[in-house]
Amino acid sequence: DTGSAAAVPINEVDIAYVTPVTVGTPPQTLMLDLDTGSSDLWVFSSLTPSSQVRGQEIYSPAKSSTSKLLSGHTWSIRYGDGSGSRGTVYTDNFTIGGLEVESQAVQTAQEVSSSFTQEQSLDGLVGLGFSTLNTVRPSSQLTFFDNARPKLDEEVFTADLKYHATGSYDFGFIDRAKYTGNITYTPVQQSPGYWTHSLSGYAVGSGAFQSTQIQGISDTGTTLLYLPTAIVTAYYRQVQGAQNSQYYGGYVFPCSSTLPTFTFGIEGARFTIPASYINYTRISPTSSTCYGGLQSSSGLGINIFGDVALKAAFVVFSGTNPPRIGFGTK
Ligand SMILES: CNCc1nccn1C
Repeated sequence: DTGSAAAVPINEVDIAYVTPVTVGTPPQTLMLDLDTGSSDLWVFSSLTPSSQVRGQEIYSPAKSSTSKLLSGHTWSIRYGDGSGSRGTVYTDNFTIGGLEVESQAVQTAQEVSSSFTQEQSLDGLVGLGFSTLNTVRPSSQLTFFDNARPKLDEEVFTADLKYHATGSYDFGFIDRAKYTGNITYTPVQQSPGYWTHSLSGYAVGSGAFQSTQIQGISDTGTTLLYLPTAIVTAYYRQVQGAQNSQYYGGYVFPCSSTLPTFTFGIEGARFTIPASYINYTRISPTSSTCYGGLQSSSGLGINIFGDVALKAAFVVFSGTNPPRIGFGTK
């Protein structure tokens, strides 16, 4: 089997991408954020207090003839940006792009933090990290990918995220029409549960490529690219008027700046992030100061290859044994 579904930016700066999924019988359609940086599948639901729901679609297990309560099971998750949610668990039929998993653990939110309430076009997340990260207790649950794996033509899913446009996620096949040349693979270290791998180096603009191993996680659920401070300062040194602002919590610069591109390596291959992806957003709607799509990872304890980087490539998440990740030029 295979599946293919759209990845739609939820706002004009691609802060996150959502994908249509169906839950239950008859199918209830929700727009969820497919997130390779976590492993919980949770949804706004009929159990979410109405004061915390602002325009989101909800899953109502009572309206599904195939829903079953996973009795005595709860979950609670906190994300890197401080947001979080918690609740109870049902199993139900779950499909993405025509690919169905019967009896998928669907984590129903009984509480969500304010930043989720404010994200009106996001109805929950589908964790596509390794199932070891799942927070359901007393028994942890499998991700959609782990449940679908036995029926997939190929043990892969791919991400084709786009800048200010709708891209796609595919399951079970690698679409040759979505990239040119070959996919370059590199090993993944699956503990503690992220898609952890290394970049082989980087270049700022037309500068020389610096060969250096940079370990981090490829995370479709993180908006920006977070790298070591030394690399980030070298980048913004090329930008007139750029500064690392305590007030805004990162590098800002005049929106009129000419930014350099940023190139990262995967083994011998090179992927260049256009300057436009790094001119991320105005710090407020009428401001002429802009916030960078490349920021320092020093406060995070981990480097994160988020959407700003991933949307510059066609990415293959391979669940083979051992797992690996592949990047193709598009
Ligand atoms: C804005 N922070 C909440 C969120 N939205 C999508 C993912 N995450 C963590």
